Amino acid sequence: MALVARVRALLLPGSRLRGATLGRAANGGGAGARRALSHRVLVEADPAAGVAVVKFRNPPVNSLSLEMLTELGICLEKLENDKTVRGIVLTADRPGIFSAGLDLTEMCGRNPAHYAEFWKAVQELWLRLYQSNMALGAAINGTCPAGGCLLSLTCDYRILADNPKYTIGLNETQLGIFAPFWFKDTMVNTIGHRATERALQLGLLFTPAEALQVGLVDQVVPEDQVQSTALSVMSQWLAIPDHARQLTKTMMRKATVDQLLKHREADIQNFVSFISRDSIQKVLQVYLQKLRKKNH
Ligand SMILES: CCCCCCCCC/C=C/C(=O)SCCNC(=O)CCNC(=O)[C@H](O)C(C)(C)COP(=O)(O)OP(=O)(O)OC[C@H]1O[C@@H](n2cnc3c(N)ncnc32)[C@H](O)[C@@H]1OP(=O)(O)O
Repeated sequence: MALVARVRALLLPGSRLRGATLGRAANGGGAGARRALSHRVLVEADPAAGVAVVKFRNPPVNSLSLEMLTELGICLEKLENDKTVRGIVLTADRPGIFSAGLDLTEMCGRNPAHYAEFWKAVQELWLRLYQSNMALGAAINGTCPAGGCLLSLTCDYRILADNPKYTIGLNETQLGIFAPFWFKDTMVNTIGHRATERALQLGLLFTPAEALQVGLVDQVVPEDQVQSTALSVMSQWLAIPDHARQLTKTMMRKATVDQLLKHREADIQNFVSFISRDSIQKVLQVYLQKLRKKNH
């Protein structure tokens, strides 16, 4: 079975995301909150508030594997088609790591067809998030490098937990790779050209105080208030009539989206040829081994 079909089948039957009913939330969520489970993504929807909290739970580090990208994309698609949901907050199910970014094992020791499939999935998730009609917020309750940072940058606002261990940024150059143009554009649209150039060339991971100063996040709050703050900020975004907010969002983001749409195939080919280079494979393997050595 194709991956998308397999993941669709995995989404829990009976959830609101698929059909009619969902059980009451065991915890969190307001009155009437409903909870749906899939393997790697947990959704807590509160129809009264018009908000769904989408929680990553892909242990150990919420990396964006092909499965995770696909599952997240399907969850978001279902939420977009759910008339009771107008806003989504992205967060990690367990605090500590928002997302370790793209899954490095998807980019190491595989074949070109796999690299192409993986990169297409990364593009698709970005396109879905960056063009979403929903109001999107990120409740960043953990460390947030590279692809994790990109996820948060697709949102309309970011709330970061005040913990110096929770750094955020596009650190690709530190790995010996680089952020493609649409990662760069997403950051430029958030913090401006000069700050992005510095952040990308140096592969900076910002502490919460630094991230706030440069505008990478909108608010830094105590760790136990990240989700509640993200939800209360969401109510401000949802107080604006949807059509007016959506038209404005499209106006602001269209040029950036169009760039990727125009160069989508070339971007996949560039990724495949770059990541397949022996020198890049070596660099990634050394980086992965270093991460693994810590634990063995
Ligand atoms: C178009 C033009 C061309 C474009 C050119 C190409 C563009 C590519 C763009 C790339 C974007 C990316 O997101 S690249 C990904 C960048 N990500 C990172 O640099 C983060 C790396 N990870 C970390 O720093 C840390 O793991 C961190 C997240 C802080 C958590 O630290 P902890 O101490 O809690 O956990 P660790 O012990 O380190 O990790 C637990 C296990 O998870 C694994 N792990 C950690 N991060 C992982 C990851 N991203 N992918 C896979 N596996 C990972 C470790 O190897 C461990 O494996 P075991 O020991 O076996 O259990």
